[in-house]
Amino acid sequence: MLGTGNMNGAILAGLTRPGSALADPVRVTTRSQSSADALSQRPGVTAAALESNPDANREAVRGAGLVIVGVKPAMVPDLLDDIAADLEPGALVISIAAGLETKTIAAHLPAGIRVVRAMPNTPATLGLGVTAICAGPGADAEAMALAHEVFASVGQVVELPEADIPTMGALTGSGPAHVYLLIERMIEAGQALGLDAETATESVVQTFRGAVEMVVADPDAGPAELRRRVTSPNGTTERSIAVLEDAQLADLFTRSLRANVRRSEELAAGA
Ligand SMILES: NC(=O)C1=CN([C@@H]2O[C@H](COP(=O)(O)OP(=O)(O)OC[C@H]3O[C@@H](n4cnc5c(N)ncnc54)[C@H](OP(=O)(O)O)[C@@H]3O)[C@@H](O)[C@H]2O)C=CC1
Ligand SMILES: O=C(O)[C@@H]1CCC=N1
Repeated sequence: MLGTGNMNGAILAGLTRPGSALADPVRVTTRSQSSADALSQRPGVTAAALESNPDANREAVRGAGLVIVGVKPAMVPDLLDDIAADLEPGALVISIAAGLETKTIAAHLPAGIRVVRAMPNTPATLGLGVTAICAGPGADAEAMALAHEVFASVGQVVELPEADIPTMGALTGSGPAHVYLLIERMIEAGQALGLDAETATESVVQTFRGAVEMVVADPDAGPAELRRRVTSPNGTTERSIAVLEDAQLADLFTRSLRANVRRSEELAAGA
């Protein structure tokens, strides 16, 4: 794993969590030595920092069949140029960078290197992630099966055409941030109506958790029916839902995801 911060770090945490069988040793790199020191505490993980060893990325990929690139999108091309000559022939390179298209990634790699683009999310850390994957240049069935296997060990995997990856970035990659924002705003609203911070926080978090678990436990009902069961005719929920629907929530979410996808397109263009 090259660049092991919030996202690659979450994948690493998911792969090395108690009970998950990580068969192969993992080499990870970071910019700072302090980040590498923290990561090297994990079983089966060897961490190296560019700060202490400028060759860390090149050394990490030597002999590796799978390389997951997790630095910021703008840094990916330079990183790929740096490691290109040291990659194993036929290695699989998975980029998790937002925006960066597989043709751009492949342009910085030698022929014969197999490229997959992935859009994971941070709940991977608990094995509850969703990762969208798409095949890039050279990605044969074996490469896709390997990518599938890695991300399936930290959650669900959806295989999609590359054109859908930016939308998945908005919906699931960024999705946890959208959920946290809703949690934050509901806590603030509870406090505005007089609850103390601790009561509001614990109650809202448990409400999200319980509501999500019910959707998971009863897929036949689905969220609309579960909402109906809470919303008594002429009751209290009807009033609060009416206020929320007045805000054109569906339109708001569509505009929010579109803004996200537009930024992905800018990143693809190197902006
Ligand atoms: N965060 C998320 O939820 C998601 C992120 N992504 C994608 O993941 C990628 C990483 O994002 P995120 O994890 O949030 O970013 P972070 O800033 O948290 O992590 C970046 C990591 O890269 C390291 N780093 C910086 N320069 C180098 C280098 N030259 N060689 C090796 N390592 C280096 C940093 O080291 P140090 O720790 O020392 O600073 C850090 O560990 C991005 O491309 C993003 O688009 C995709 C889906 C979700
Ligand atoms: O905000 C970002 O650019 C990254 C990609 C998806 C989630 N975090």
